[in-house]
Amino acid sequence: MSNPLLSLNYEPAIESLGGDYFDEVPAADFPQHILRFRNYQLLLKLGLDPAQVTDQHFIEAFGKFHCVRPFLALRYHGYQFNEYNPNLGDGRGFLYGQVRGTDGRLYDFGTKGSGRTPYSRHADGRLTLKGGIREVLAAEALHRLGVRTSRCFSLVETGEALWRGDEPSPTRSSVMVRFSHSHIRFGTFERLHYIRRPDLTKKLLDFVIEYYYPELHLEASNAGVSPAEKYALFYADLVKRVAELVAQWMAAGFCHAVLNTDNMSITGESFDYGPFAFIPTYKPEFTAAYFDHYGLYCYGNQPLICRDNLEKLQQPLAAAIPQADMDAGLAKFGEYYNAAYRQLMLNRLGFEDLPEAEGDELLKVTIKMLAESQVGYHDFFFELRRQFSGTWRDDASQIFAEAEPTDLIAPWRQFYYHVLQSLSADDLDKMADRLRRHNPEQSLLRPTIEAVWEPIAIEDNWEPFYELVKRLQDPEN
Ligand SMILES: Nc1ncnc2c1ncn2[C@@H]1O[C@H](COP(=O)(O)OP(=O)(O)OP(=O)(O)O)[C@@H](O)[C@H]1O
Ligand SMILES: [Mg+2]
Repeated sequence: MSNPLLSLNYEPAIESLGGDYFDEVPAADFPQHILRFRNYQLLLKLGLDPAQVTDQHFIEAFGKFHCVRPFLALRYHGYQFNEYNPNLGDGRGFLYGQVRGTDGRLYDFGTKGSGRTPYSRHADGRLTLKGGIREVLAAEALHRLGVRTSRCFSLVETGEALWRGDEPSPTRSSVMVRFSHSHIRFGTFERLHYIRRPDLTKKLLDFVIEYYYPELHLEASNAGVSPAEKYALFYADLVKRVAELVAQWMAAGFCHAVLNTDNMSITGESFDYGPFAFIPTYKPEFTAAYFDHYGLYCYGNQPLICRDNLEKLQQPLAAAIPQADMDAGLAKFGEYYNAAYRQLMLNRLGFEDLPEAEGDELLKVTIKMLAESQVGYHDFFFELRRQFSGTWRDDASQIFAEAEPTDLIAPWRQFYYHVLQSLSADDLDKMADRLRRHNPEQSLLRPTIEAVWEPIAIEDNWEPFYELVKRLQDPEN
């Protein structure tokens, strides 16, 4: 039986741009190939029947790297902790191929841990098994929380011993395949500016708009929009997408940890989950990466940092877009961010919408209560879902009746009660459903990840990991 993963319709999209944007590279030969994770939901998204795709098919395509197209290590630079780094690029990965989902969108299979490339510098081109597991889990948790994110398609353990400063070593190795709506980064454009190639910038912009901003592409080709206008509209749309993405992280309580411009996608999708963490409690200064000594990429800084990264991107895009247009585009960041964050937080609190002043006040008292009480961020929203009852509208003392009647919860309780007064019985029913959709039961705090890693590390027991993935993926969870 032929391998359905190799028989997909691979489109040479980036390949067709020519060799200025990538280097063709080989995949590493691994001593072992054990399939540890395959993403059932993504097979469906590709129109594949999971029953027809065997583990051996996965290993052939995404462990042994039987290929359909050449493997492309993409070239990029980036600002890392505000320092410009021209020595980047896919140093442990490549673009395996590009395929359409059943939604008509173009997706990349991008590898991580597949061997050395011209951009590996002194490093080994590998991914630790624990690193692979963490990225699988982060993406599935974020997806369930409604964050626009890349996801992992497969994870294969590869039987090598790796040495890492941040894991007890030797540690086990893996290779991951990521399913992403483009691996083109802000840093991809930064490199083109650095090598002074405005022609390549425009060519790549046309490509990005055609494949990842199809509505804009269509509008521009039909309505005779000038190229400069088209590029300006693209930047304005990107600002909106990034503002919405960071609002999604903030509402989810997610700290990405390494918001360098090489980790920012030009499609506004979230990816690269290294030292990330979900916040245990609401604390803006919470910092996830041990090497982020000054808390630059702390939880509360994320909106500012993303805005700043969009501003940094103006330098390369100035090859195609008038500065005034980019300024006008970026000026809307705050408005987009606030609107998206407000909407997502109201959803987590059970509401579709509220009158402006009331909604703003509810958000304010909620954040104040979360910050001052230091109650678990995840726990608060899950308990709201679990304990919510229509009787809350009739009797304020029923609201979180089990909670200690502390000074901290009392003002929140009073205001929540006040908001419930304007709702009908039907509204209250809908609230219960909304709370379920927006506040999953399963969280992904660090101890949860450690609790599934430990049995793997100690006795190669993968059951707790599979159970956790199942719960994270369950829309009813
Ligand atoms: N073990 C390694 N071997 C070779 N290159 C590496 C290794 N680890 C990181 N790099 C390179 O260092 C840079 C920054 O790494 P970072 O961790 O942000 O990216 P990554 O996680 O490898 O890839 P991605 O951004 O696609 O998730 C990238 O150019 C990456 O390829
Ligand atoms: Mg990266």
